[in-house]
Amino acid sequence: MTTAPQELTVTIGDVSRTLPTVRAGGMGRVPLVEFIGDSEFTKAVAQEMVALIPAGTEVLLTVVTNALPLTHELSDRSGLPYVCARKKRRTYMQQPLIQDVPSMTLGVAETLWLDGPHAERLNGKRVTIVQDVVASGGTAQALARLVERAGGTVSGYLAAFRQGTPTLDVIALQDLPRTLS
Ligand SMILES: O=P(O)(O)OC[C@H]1O[C@H](OP(=O)(O)OP(=O)(O)O)[C@H](O)[C@@H]1O
Ligand SMILES: Nc1ncnc2[nH]cnc12
Repeated sequence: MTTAPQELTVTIGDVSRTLPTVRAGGMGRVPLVEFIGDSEFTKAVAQEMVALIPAGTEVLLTVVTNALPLTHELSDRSGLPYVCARKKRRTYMQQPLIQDVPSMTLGVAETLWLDGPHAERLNGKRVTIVQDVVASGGTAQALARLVERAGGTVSGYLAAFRQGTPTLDVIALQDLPRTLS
């Protein structure tokens, strides 16, 4: 009898991390990617991802929380500006675009909020969607809809990790198993 692995170590550049595992719904144990609080790992991943940004990209688009520090580092290294959608309405938002995310692998149904002035920065631009992990692809699809509604076009989907087999054509540094057991 073989025993399913309970943890997973990933190496990006010269930085390795053993990913903690979490139980998500009825899916068994899922390797959890965390950039929040880990600048060394975030920078190593961003350094490798710069070369994968689709040619012609003019703006990066991401969403809080975990993908934000990664996209910041990617912007810093590529020189491309970035825009970030929120998961909560803020009182200072002006005519935000509001987009539901139907379902997410580790979370519950959510709504994305893109402030009006930030949406304007996507208008007429070729936009690459940047995420930490793409699993079901639900978040990526919601972000793509925001790009279209803002008057931009999607150049591609770029993620540090692709988990399982999302239906979208995602450029990723590494693949993660859907579950560990
Ligand atoms: O492809 P999907 O199934 O949509 O899953 C991917 C999303 O899940 C994670 O968000 P999470 O719920 O962990 O939120 P957080 O980044 O705010 O912690 C991750 O940051 C992606 O945005
Ligand atoms: N493995 C993972 N780590 C972090 N967020 C995720 N969302 C979906 N899968 C995830």
